Amino acid sequence: MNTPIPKALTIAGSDPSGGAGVQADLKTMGALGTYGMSVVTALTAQSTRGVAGVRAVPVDFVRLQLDTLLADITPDATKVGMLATAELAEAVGEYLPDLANTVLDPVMVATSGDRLLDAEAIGAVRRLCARADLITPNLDEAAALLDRSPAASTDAMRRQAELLLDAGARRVLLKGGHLGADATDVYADADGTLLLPGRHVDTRNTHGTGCTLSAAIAALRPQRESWITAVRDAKGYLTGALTHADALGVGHGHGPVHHYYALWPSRPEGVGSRLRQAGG
Ligand SMILES: Nc1ncnc2c1ncn2[C@@H]1O[C@H](COP(=O)(O)OP(=O)(O)OP(=O)(O)O)[C@@H](O)[C@H]1O
Ligand SMILES: Cc1ncc(CO)c(N)n1
Repeated sequence: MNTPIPKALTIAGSDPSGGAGVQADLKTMGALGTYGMSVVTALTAQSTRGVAGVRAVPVDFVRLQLDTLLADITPDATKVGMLATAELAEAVGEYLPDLANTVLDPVMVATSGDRLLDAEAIGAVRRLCARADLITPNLDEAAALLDRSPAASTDAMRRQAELLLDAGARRVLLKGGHLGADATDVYADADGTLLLPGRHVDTRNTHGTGCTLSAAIAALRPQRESWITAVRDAKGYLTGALTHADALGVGHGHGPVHHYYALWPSRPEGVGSRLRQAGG
């Protein structure tokens, strides 16, 4: 019998430029061998240069998307990204206890500095943190969740990760992409904290790194024996995607990472010719 392909769901916002949000999540899930599914919480008008507008999807329609999908398909893992409003955060929170392997990326602000979550929705996202299996805040998001100033060292990151556990989170990946130039993250769970050093990639094409990382963790968790191995391998995938981001060269601002770097040969035409051969 064939081994079933893991099914991963993203509950997140749309990024028309394809580098962040639902689009990044589905690319990541496909690149990492999972069948990707999506429930859209918000539309953004966005490019690699910034966000021109945001429209939240009506809460009852997000519920209808979830109810319709989940009545048919049970995801092996779920990633939650942009939630836009307190009402959406509360509604999505009701579904989390019944979902397996949940990763919450508490998205608040885009790389460009534009807000993706209403300021008054932070309390609702804080409550959501206790319902997810893993949360993946960046430095600013951790600070907002804790109502403190952002960590400015890896020691301070360790302390804030522990404070997030004290506040009810089950597991924390505190991302240090905005701290200096070493891309070190901190992982924390009931067994302690762990530094995850990363190779820093010198590129301005970092649009969607956070989305890609949380989607990669969700995609890999059903394929790995623990959260920590899923997190490590997801970070490795992201580093590869960042390394090839300049070769992709999409857009005029902060471009996307190369989600398919390991699948495509050096030029995408190669894929086309292989498909032509396969089709006879
Ligand atoms: N230039 C870089 N080189 C290597 N890794 C990086 C780089 N920038 C970010 N990372 C890594 O990318 C992941 C996302 O980190 P970051 O702190 O940028 O999250 P984020 O702010 O949520 O992302 P986004 O910019 O998509 O909102 C982390 O694992 C971080 O270490
Ligand atoms: C839709 C969406 N979600 C998340 C982010 C954060 O990178 C973004 N820029 N856009």
